[in-house]
Amino acid sequence: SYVFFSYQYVCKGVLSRNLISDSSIYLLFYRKSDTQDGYEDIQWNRSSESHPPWLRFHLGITRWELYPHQDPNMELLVQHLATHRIVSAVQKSGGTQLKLVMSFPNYGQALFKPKKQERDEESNYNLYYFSDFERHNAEIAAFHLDRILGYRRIPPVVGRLVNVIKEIKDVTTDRKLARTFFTSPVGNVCFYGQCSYYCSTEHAVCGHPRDLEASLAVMLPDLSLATRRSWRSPWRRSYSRSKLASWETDPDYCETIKKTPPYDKGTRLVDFMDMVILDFLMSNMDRHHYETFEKFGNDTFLLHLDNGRGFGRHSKDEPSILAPLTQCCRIRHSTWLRLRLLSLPQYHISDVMRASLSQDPLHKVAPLLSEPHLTALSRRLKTVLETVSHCQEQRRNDGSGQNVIYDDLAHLKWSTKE
Ligand SMILES: Nc1ncnc2c1ncn2[C@@H]1O[C@H](COP(=O)(O)OP(=O)(O)OP(=O)(O)O)[C@@H](O)[C@H]1O
Ligand SMILES: [Mn+2]
Repeated sequence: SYVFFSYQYVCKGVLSRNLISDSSIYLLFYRKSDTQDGYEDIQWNRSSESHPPWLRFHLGITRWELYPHQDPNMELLVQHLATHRIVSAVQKSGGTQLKLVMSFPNYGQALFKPKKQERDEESNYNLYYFSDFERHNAEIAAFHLDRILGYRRIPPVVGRLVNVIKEIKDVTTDRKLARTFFTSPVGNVCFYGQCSYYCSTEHAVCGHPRDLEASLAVMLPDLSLATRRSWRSPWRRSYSRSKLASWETDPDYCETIKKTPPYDKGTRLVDFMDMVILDFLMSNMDRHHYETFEKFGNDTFLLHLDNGRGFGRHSKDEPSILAPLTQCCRIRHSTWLRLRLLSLPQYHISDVMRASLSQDPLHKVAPLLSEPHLTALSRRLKTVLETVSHCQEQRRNDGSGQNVIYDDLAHLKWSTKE
C-alpha cells in the first residue's frame, strides 16, 4: 500500500521522518546566549537522557505528528511548563492580540495567553467572529480535544496562575510592555501591552490581585531551525461584515478545490477535514490559515495553532464551519472510527474531555470548560456523524462511485493478515 511504500522510503532516508535530526544544532543555537542572567548552563549533550523535556519534544516531531501516542515525555513536559521559574517574558510580535513569550532557566520557551473572559461568559452575539476575544481556556481545551481525537497536531498547552509582578513585570526586558502596568481602582495589578486589538487601559488583563490565569503553550522549534509554511484556508471567512466568501455562494466550490494543488494529491484534503471537525466541535470560526513544516513538503500533517477563539458559545452551533465536510464529503477512515468511538457511552466525548481537562493545574481554580460546553461537544459530535451518514447516502444515490471514507488504514489490515 501507499503508506507502507512511503514508510520504506522513510527507512531508507529518502523521506526524512524527523523534523530535527539531532540535538547538536541546539548547542550552536544557544552558545551565543549562554551567559544570560537567570539561565542555567547548558546541561545536555547528545545523549537523549540529558535532554530537557522541551528538547525531547522538538526532537520527537515527525512528518506525521507533533508527539507520539502515549508519549513518555508528556507528563514532565507539561509539569515543567506549569511550574518552572519564568526568567523572561517579552511580547510576541505579530498577531492581533496580546501574547508573551516566556523563557525558563533550561532554555525552554512557552507562548503565554492571559485570561480575558469568565468561563461561563458567552461571546457577545453582536460581535463578529473576527472581533471576538481569545480565551486561554480555549487554547488549553483545544490541546486536549486534538489529542483525544488522535491528531496530535497542537503543541502541548497547560494552564498556570502567573504572578504578574514577579513573573512578568520584574523579569521583562520589554520596555514597551513594562510601561503598560498599573494598579486598578480595587488594587489589582493590570497591564495591557501593545497590539492591534484590545491593547488599551479598557481592555487590560488584571491579576487577582496579582495572580493571573493564563495558558502556556510549548514553543515550536525556532523558525531559523525549522521553517514553516503558512497556507491560506480555502474555506477562509471573508473577515468583513458585508462580503461573502466564494465557498458560501458557489455550490461546486469543493470540486474546484479537489483539483487544486495541494488538495488534489495525498492526504491534504482529508487532513483539512480533520481540522474542520476539530473547529466545528469547539466552534472556532477563525481558522484563516494553517501551517506546515517546510522540510516535509506537502506530505505532512497540518499544525492546528491559534485556537483561542474556540469555545466561545455553547448554546449555539455554527454549521458553516462544517461546510468543507458537507461540500466535499470526504473523511479519513481513522477519524471516522475515532468519532464513532467517542460517541459510545463508555468513551463519551464529554466525559473523556472532562476527565482529561481535570489533569490541568488550573482545574483546581475552576473547571476549564463549563458543563454546557461539554454538552455542546457531544451535540456537535452527533452532527458530524450525521453529516457523514448523509454524505454516504448521497454518494450511494448519485452513482458517482466516489467514496466518502478515505482509507488510511489499508496498511493496518494488510499487516494484521500476516
Ligand atoms: N506554540 C507555538 N510555537 C511557536 N509559534 C507559535 C506557537 N503558536 C503560535 N505560534 C505562532 O505565533 C503566531 C501568532 O499566534 P496566534 O495565531 O495564536 O496569534 P493571533 O494574535 O491570533 O494571530 P492572528 O491575529 O494572526 O490570528 C502564529 O501565526 C504562529 O505562527
Ligand atoms: Mn488568531
